[in-house]
Amino acid sequence: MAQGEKVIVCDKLTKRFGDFIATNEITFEVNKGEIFGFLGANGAGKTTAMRMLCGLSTPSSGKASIAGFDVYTQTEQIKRNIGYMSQKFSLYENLTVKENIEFFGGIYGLTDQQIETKTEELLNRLGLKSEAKKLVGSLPLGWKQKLSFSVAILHEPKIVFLDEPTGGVDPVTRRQFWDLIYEAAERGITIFVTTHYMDEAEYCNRISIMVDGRIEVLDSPTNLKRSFGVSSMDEVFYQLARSAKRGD
Ligand SMILES: Nc1ncnc2c1ncn2[C@@H]1O[C@H](COP(=O)(O)OP(=O)(O)OP(=O)(O)O)[C@@H](O)[C@H]1O
Repeated sequence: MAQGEKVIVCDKLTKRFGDFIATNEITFEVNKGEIFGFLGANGAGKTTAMRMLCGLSTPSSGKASIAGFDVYTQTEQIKRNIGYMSQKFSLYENLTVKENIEFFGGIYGLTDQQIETKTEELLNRLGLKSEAKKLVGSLPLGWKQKLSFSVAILHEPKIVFLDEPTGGVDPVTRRQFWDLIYEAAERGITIFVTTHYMDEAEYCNRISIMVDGRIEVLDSPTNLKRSFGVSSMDEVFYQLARSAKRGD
């Protein structure tokens, strides 16, 4: 693939629910292999936007293409080219680690041979070889999150969407999760991540911050801190969120 290729292109993408505009003319592009943070206070419109980008919800107006596919007419192709991990992650607690990997490999249409190779690779990379036969339900939360992310990219999608992937774990565990994200991005997988944690925001190449349905700012964490004249992303976020009308 060409360097500088845009894998997400979004132009005035909008979603209305009746008179209410949940996502209001959002416009941005994300490059191949980029780690893009999608931030905003509660109710800002992130989930609504992400559902449109994943081909799960039809926009009211505007344009978007994901991995070159149109969000109105090519949703099946979009789903085949993305990975998705939600806050609740989709692993089966009553299956073992190995069985979960095999299950998702099957869902994604990998051959038995590919599944075997991937399972071996993944167990080694995660250091979970001795836990392969343990039930996922018995693993600590941080491990479940890492496994869930690894499973979401098992089929080497062009883009992986992560919806608050590290809820409920400490900063050190989050940092370990991010090592996996960096590895995936280096392999050319584009990462689109929502988070409420500002340490995570700092790890992104660029972030956008939504306020009341609109993207208010979009830049690298360093540039945002500089332009707001503050030393942490917390302060940038706070200054923007203060003006929000929606949310808690
Ligand atoms: N199906 C729907 N019908 C009507 N309103 C909706 C619907 N889905 C979302 N909304 C509203 O759209 C706004 C944006 O919601 P959304 O879930 O996208 O926000 P968010 O940024 O993801 O928030 P959070 O961080 O709390 O998940 C909210 O005010 C929500 O109540």
